[in-house]
Amino acid sequence: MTTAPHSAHRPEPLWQPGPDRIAGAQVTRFHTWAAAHHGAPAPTPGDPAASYADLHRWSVDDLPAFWRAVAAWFDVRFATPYETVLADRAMPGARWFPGATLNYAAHALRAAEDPARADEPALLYVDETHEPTPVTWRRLRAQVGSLAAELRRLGVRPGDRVSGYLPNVPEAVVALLATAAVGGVWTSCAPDFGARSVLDRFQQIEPVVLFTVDGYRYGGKEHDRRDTVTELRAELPTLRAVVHIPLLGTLAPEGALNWSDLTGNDTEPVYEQVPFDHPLWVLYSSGTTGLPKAIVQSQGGILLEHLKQTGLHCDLGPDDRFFWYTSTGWMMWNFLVAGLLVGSTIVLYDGSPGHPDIAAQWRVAEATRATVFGTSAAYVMACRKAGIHPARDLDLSAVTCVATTGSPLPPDGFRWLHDSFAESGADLWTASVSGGTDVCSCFAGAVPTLPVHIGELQAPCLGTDLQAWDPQGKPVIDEVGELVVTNPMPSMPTRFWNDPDGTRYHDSYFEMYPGVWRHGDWITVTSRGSVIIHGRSDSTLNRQGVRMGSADIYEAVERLPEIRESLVIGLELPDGGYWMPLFVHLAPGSTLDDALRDRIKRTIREQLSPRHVPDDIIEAPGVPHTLTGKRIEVPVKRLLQGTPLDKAVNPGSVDNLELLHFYEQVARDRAQ
Ligand SMILES: CC(=O)CC(=O)O
Repeated sequence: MTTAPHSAHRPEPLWQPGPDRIAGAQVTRFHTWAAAHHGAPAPTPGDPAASYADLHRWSVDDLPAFWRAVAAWFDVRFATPYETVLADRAMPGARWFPGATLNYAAHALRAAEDPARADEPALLYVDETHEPTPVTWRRLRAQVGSLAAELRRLGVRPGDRVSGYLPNVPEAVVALLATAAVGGVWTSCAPDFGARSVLDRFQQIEPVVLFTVDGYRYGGKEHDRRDTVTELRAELPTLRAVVHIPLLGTLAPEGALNWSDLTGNDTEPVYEQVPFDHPLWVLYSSGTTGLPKAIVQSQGGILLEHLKQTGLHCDLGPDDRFFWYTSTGWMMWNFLVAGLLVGSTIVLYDGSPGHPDIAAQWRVAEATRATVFGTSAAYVMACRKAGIHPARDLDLSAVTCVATTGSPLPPDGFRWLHDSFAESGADLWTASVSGGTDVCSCFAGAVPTLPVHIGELQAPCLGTDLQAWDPQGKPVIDEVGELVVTNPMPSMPTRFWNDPDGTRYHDSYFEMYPGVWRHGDWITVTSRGSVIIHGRSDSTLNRQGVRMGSADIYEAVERLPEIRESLVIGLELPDGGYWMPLFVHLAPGSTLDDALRDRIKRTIREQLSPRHVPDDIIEAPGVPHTLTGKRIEVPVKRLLQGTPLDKAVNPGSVDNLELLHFYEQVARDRAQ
């Protein structure tokens, strides 16, 4: 195991919340209240770090008390009460809130019941051409009510699957909430997914309704998807209805219903009261081989977990505008919708992150007066590389927090965000967060009362017993270990859809440490209580027995202006040797000559260690990603090991399949 590059001493934080922010944070008020009413330890006056550590300890030691307190604090409306909080804490198989019935959509639309808020925006919709368009709480509720009634009329019953092939537009939010209102099971793919990728997902769950656009606009161009929709309709025989949303202004194809006909009635929503563990949606995590995992999460589990995340961790409330750059094909879209649960306005941006230029996302934040802006770490690093000054050149005075995910935010990203806001006098909270589709949430990340240290997530989230374990299952501190969660979270999958005996679910998380969730990331939990993510452990680099995360190498190498992106692979060779090539995708105009090779090696040697220096540096035409933008390491490793392409990777899970032929060729050349 490598030791984390951070020791137990107390380094200067990059950022420290001021006393007003700490006092005003919802988690502070929750803590005081939970101590008075639910047995939480009293906060330590003047010591937010000790207070949070105590609250966190209590939240994982007494899960029933913590989750009971969360349900009460956020006034969860149980139509029938629960018998107990946690009837069985086995993983997998935990049983949460048996006896309870509720409805997720009813909670998402609560703010609409407040006459003072009904005409405020629930959604702010932005695309590449238009100014923000508001959808008020009143209108959102009416559309959901109308569509839910139409879904029932179409025969949609609790448990039926309803699918969306939709960009990040208000219609997608309406369709999700209407589906949840009738107890249906929502699922979505973004329209940049090709037919095969969508079918790999939707065919598994056999939807009865498909909401679809005719196309979308991205990067200044119109992308017509009508042929793909025709293919989807032909290949999804379980569909009873197709609903056409004319984003490009075309007429509904034969046999499809018009969106406007289904959403025009001002109907009071009727919420099906479903059991706590009733499925809310199916998300997909691209399996590296085979079909994507179809992950089922429950209405009650997501409701509680997302109330906790948005309210206590992101500190969102009715005065906030919550923007996360995402598509409907990534769980961060579902997370964004959770802003509605705490009465925040959510910002939906349907467009390219880089059109007409790299500042596009910042301009959306400016135009919508976003208070919390979430994006990918990769976008932050691209902005840094481009040398832009968003806080200086735009009015981002409403933004109090920039959050990142997708991959670990490198230290330079923390500094750049902080400094570029500080130069315009702003006090920015930079929150790097990490979790996954598998729980549709974060294991560690934002805590509004704690300092931010460069390169670190502030702390494990409440109710999440996050630990780093060594291969023997012993917790380690200040050392790299496997990310494990030793107790159940309500948003963990209730099952995988296509997995009748639960084998695939079990094997995905519980094989290495029986009964304990092993996520597949390398992390360090520091003795100061913060968390460092080092990258995926299933693509671990292991040099002479020393394990290293690939993220550390990317961070160092991609600081060099000549490197656009990189991919490092560790390969166990049949002769017992080890080969660690680094593939580099060069910036335009750069050449991989000996001087650059030397600089890459020197950078890695000096910033990481001599052990991290790759055996070979190879120029590549690009780095392949999953459809949600994560570098594909394991399939490339398989290709380099000689596995044929069709067995090494599920083609529907890759953004640019062509690139894999390059890596296949490298494998062939080496075999000669
Ligand atoms: C919260 C996350 O972990 C999101 C992601 O990276 O997929």
